[in-house]
Amino acid sequence: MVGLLKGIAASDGIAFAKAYRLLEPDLTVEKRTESDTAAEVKRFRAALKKSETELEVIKEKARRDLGDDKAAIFEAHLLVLNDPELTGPIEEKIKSDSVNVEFALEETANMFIGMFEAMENEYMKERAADIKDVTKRILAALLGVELPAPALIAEEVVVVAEDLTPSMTAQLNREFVKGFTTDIGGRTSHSAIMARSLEIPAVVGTKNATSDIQNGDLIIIDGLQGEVHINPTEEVASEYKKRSEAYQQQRLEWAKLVNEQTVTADGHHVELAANIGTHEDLKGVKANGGEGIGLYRTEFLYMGRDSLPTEEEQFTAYKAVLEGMEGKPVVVRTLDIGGDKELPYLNLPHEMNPFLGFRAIRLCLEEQDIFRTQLRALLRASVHGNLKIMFPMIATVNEFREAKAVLLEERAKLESEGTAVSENIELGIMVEIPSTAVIADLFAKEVDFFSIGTNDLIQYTMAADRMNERVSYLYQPYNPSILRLVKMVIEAAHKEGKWAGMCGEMAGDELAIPLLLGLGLDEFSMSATSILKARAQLKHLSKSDMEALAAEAITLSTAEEVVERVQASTQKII
Ligand SMILES: C=C(OP(=O)(O)O)C(=O)O
Ligand SMILES: [Mg+2]
Repeated sequence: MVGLLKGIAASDGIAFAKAYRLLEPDLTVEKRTESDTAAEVKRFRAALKKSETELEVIKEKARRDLGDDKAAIFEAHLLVLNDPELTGPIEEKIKSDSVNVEFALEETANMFIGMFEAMENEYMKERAADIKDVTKRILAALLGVELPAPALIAEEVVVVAEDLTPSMTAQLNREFVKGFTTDIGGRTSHSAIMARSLEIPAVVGTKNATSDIQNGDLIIIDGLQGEVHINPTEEVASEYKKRSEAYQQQRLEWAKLVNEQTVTADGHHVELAANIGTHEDLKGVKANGGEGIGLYRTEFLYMGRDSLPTEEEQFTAYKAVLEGMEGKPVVVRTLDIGGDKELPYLNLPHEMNPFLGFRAIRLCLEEQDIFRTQLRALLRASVHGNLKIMFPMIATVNEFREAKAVLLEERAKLESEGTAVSENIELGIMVEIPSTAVIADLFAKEVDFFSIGTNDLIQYTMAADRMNERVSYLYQPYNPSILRLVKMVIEAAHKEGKWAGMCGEMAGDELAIPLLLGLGLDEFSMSATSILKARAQLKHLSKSDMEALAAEAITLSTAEEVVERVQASTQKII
């Protein structure tokens, strides 16, 4: 079909390629009585063989493209697949109960998964996750359906999915994946954030991408306007060729600012930092002239694997970032798992409201082994650069005090062991829960800095799930309520001589930047790919004019009025 889908512009740029549907197939199993059990056992063995061949291919590809540690997952899957302790009981069940192989497989696997998950042993919990994955693969082979294998994509495509989990996004090969579009999700869902750091144009929340787009359709992703064209006409395609060239031209202009400081028209300096997920993102930070790292989301170190990273692995990653930034500030956020960032191997119980649940600092204060390992790795790495540590999802002053006490204990232990730790590590918090913004004046007496996490602050203030496109109209960074909270936080910091940054996506938003400058924000941390555009914009803004604009904006009644006011007094960037 020829068509146009409208969604949320999630990552700048324009992409042209064939569609690749990345969908989880239906693996529902029915119970059947089978008299020819020998035939069922034969089907089972054939499915095992097919799965083994697939896993070997994926493992090799992962080893080549992603490294040995990522390939280790598939090695573990192969071990499970060939484990007679699993396959034996399945064949037994087929014969003794005269049932179909799919049913015997699912029942037996569920029994083992339940047993391993109940054990208080990390290793066994990981095995449960492996069995789940392997069972899916064998079932797909039995039911004759394909499992998506994003790591195996080897031609230029636009990925079409219902949603992309952050771990699936991490597997996308940038060489071939030219863009993506999803049915659900918002601009601040983590797959959208990762698309920006991978510089892959993306449109999310189109509602109908998977129903309207077939494999092989020619797709244009317009990540600037939030449009997806399906099998476009010649005219539309040639119009987009022009727009894409103009956009590339614009980027070349911005690139000239790569080594410049960020100074406003009236001579005020602000810091433009980058948000990163792994040390591999540093290339992008350098190429885009980042003045520091304002948010290192360490949870990605814990993803795409089936066990926790060791202290040594973490130390190596943190050291690489600190050294790579050559003394520029690096704000590392401690583990913020939960919400849409899941870690299957922790086997946390399913929650009704994961964004309001057991996540981030709440989990770290409870599962202190995980937290202490990370803090030790950070403290050891601190001597290799300019480290600042930040705790996520702080809701109360006591949580901050408790987390700080754990950090100080680990510091004391390391020092008594003779390990060097930097004397100048600033300690700050994310302000992403309204309770914390409201008493920012009290927090400011105890922390060294704030970084405002508007992705969550907006969802919690407006009670609008950041992932849900049906309530995305409530996701309003320019709402005066949000602007007032931001103002309170910045003023509270300044009153105590502390600095305030922002690492939510709002910090890189063209319409928000004038207001944030006017509200006095010191550091703007954003996807690296937004930095040069923001620098170009800030060069033309005067801080004193923006102060007047912000003072007026917080008195307006609606987000729409604020947007109108900003548009009337500033120039559009693209
Ligand atoms: C930066 C933030 O954290 P994350 O997007 O990782 O939740 C935020 O909430 O604004
Ligand atoms: Mg957050």
